[in-house]
Formats: sequence, C-alpha cells, structure tokens
Amino acid sequence: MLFEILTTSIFGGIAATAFIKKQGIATNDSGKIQRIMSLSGLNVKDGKDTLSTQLITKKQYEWGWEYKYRIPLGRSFKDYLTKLDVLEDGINNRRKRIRFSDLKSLDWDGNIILQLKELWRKKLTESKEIELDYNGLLIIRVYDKPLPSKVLFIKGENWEVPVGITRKYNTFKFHDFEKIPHLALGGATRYGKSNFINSIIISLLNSKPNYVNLFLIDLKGGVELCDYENIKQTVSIAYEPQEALETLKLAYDKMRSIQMKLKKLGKKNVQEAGIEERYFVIIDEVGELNPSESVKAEKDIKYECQKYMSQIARLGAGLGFRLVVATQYPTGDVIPRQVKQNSDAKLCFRVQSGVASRVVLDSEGAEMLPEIKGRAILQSADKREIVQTPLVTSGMIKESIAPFVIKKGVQIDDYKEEINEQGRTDFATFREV
Ligand SMILES: Nc1ncnc2c1ncn2[C@@H]1O[C@H](COP(=O)(O)OP(=O)(O)OP(=O)(O)O)[C@@H](O)[C@H]1O
Repeated sequence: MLFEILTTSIFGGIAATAFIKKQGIATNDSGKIQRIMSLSGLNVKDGKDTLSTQLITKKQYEWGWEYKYRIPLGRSFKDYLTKLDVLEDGINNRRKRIRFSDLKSLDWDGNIILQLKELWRKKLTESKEIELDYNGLLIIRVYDKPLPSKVLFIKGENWEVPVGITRKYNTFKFHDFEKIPHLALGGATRYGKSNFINSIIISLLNSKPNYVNLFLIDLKGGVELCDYENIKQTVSIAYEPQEALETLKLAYDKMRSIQMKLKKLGKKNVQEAGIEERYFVIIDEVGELNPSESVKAEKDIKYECQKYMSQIARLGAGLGFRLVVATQYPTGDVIPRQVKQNSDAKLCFRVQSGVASRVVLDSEGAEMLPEIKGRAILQSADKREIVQTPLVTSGMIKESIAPFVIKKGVQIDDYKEEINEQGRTDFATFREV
C-alpha cells in the first residue's frame, strides 16, 4: 500500500515537473509590461535621453500581481488609461503558464496526465484582466482570473445594500447609505442600472422593512419600478415628469417637516435624534428631468424638479434622505450639479465614451470596461474599484414585495395627511437616545 502511494506520488511529481518545464513556470509580468509600454509609445524623448516608466515595487497577492511605477515627466495617468487594451492584449498574448498553485487542484491519485491536459486546455482559454490606478505612482494590477460575469444577490444588513463582487479575493462589497447617503448611477443602455436599483430596493425591504420609505420616479415608461407600486413602503411613485414633480415635492415637504422637528428637539440630525426612518428618493432616468432637453411646455416642471432634487441632495443627508439617480445619457448637466457634488459614491457601468464616463465618475475608465452586463466601476471619495453587481431575478422581487402589498393609493393619502397635520409628533419612529 505504502509502496503504491509512494510510486503514484513520485511518478505524478515527475510528470508534473516535466510538463511544467515544457510549458514554463509562471513568472510575473513586469518585464513584459515595461516592453509593452515602450512599444506603445509611452516613453518620452528628452533630448538624447529616453525617459521610461520605472518599476518601483511589485508584489504578489492571492489574486495576482500588483506593480507600482513612476511615470516619466510629460506623461499623465490618462495616457496609460488609453493604453489599457494594449496592455491587456499584450499580457494575454503569450505562452500560457502553469503555476504551482494550479497544481493544488490536481487529484494525485487520479490520472495525472489527463488532468494536466485538462488544466492546460483551461489555461489556453483563460485570460487575465488588468486594472490601472494612480496615487502618485501608476498602479497596475494583473488579475489571474477574470471576475465572474454572474453574481448571485446577497441582501445587506441595516442600511447597507449589496454592490457586488470585487476582484480582490472576490469579496462582496456593500454600500452603506448611513455613511454615504447619495449615489449616482450611469451606464449605457442594457448594462444593469435598473437591475442594480432593484437590488437596492429589495435589500432594503429585507433589512429595514419598517423604516424604509420609498419615493420612486420611473421615467422609463413605468416598466422598471412598477413592481413596488402597491407596497406599504412606497410613499409615492411617478411615471411622468408632472408626477415626478409631485413626488419630489412630497419628499421635500417631508424633509422640511423633519427639519422643523429636529430644530424643536435641538438635534442636529436624525441619528442624534434617534429617528429610525429613512427616505429613499430613487430616480430611474434622471435625464428625462433635464430642462434643457425638453419641449417648452415641460421646461418649467423640470426646472422645479431640479430645484427639489438639488435641495434634497444638499440638505437631505442629515434628515434621513437618500438620493439615488440613474442615467443612461451621461452628458453635460444631466445629473444636477448639486446632486453630483453631494454624491460621494458613483457607480458607472460601461459607457460609450470617456466624456460620458467623466460625467458620472469625474474620470475616464468606464468606457473601457468589458462588454459584460453588470460590470461597473464603483468610485468613492478616495477609492475606485471594479465590481460585478448581483443579478436580481423577477422571482426575487416578487418574493421580497409579497409581505408588504397593500391597497393601491393608501400610502400617499396617509402620508399627505401626516404632513398636513400640524403639531403631530408621531409620524416618525423614534428610538431612545
Ligand atoms: N448584474 C448583472 N449580472 C448579469 N446580468 C445582468 C446584470 N444586470 C443586468 N443584467 C442583464 O442585462 C439586462 C439589462 O439590464 P437593465 O434593465 O438593468 O439595464 P439598464 O442599464 O437599466 O438598461 P436601460 O437603461 O436600457 O433600461 C437584464 O435584463 C439582465 O438580463
């Protein structure tokens, strides 16, 4: 028995070593990256000298390698971003290598040659993804495995909602609306904005059903958010600009009433006052509220809408208001300036141009995302990460709303009554502070 185990392992080891030797043991890509940079014109001529991108550090992680470079004078991060596809194709255009870590998956009691052949076949079809970043040094991350193109929905806790899987160790990332109240979303058509909005809503319905209040504006003809029309958490839902104005005004009035309440209590914000309720104003296709793009008759309505959106973005955070705006036409001022300035988190799916990417993220990059639905860049004040957002099915939506369905129109009537009633103190739920 012992002899059998020993011989199997020894012969397996010999076969693996011979195979690896033939294909080449994995090394890092630093030399190759530097060559690609110089061949693609990133070096700078300075008289007789040629200034090149200098490797400062390289480090191996579980997910791949990270390289840090000093870029030469006369080059910007943007110059490197425009070469992202050249770098990615260059890195993948080479002999595939088997790593020692790949061998861990082999069953040494089975047919080793057959398994190695299968491993090799997988390697040939596998390609690495790279990500560029800049923090004074150019950072290039080369990921051994691409992000999955489908990720299952996981609900968040409290006011956190799922954002998706990141490349680093495939960890799941959440967005905390208590830390970053407003969120701007962008992306070309069919890349996953509405799906993402659905994931926010169903996560909130699961985690905070008694405290979440929804003001929904669906200007895509009502196809995206109509599922939530008759749940108790939906205060108001709008499908047309005029209705959007009414919904925004209702949210604004509520915001003002909370502001007055806080003033009376001498508290600075809802957290301090122990108010549990949060108010989510979610607008799918905010571009439809852009006055400069509209016919004369609707201009005034849209200007009013912009005014309310800006006020909610500017004053709402401490009063428990959270704004989520999405657009598929990221041009110019499509996202109101105040909303954009107050949205410390931005999520951008693939867009058609660097200009569109800049409108959403304030920087380029989303135009270079792969053509994968649900793939996006999450940009916060100091961090930029690529994520694969979770896919939400209509079954999941149905299941999440089922416990909360009520008679049509009941919510808004109750709400207006509450706002109109002077001196009432019980329309927000307080906890002990
Ligand atoms: N995270 C995801 N993972 C996988 N597939 C997705 C994901 N998000 C969306 N999809 C697929 O893409 C399709 C379009 O998504 P969605 O309706 O969210 O796009 P959109 O950006 O809102 O488009 P539009 O602006 O045209 O309405 C979905 O029906 C779904 O099949």
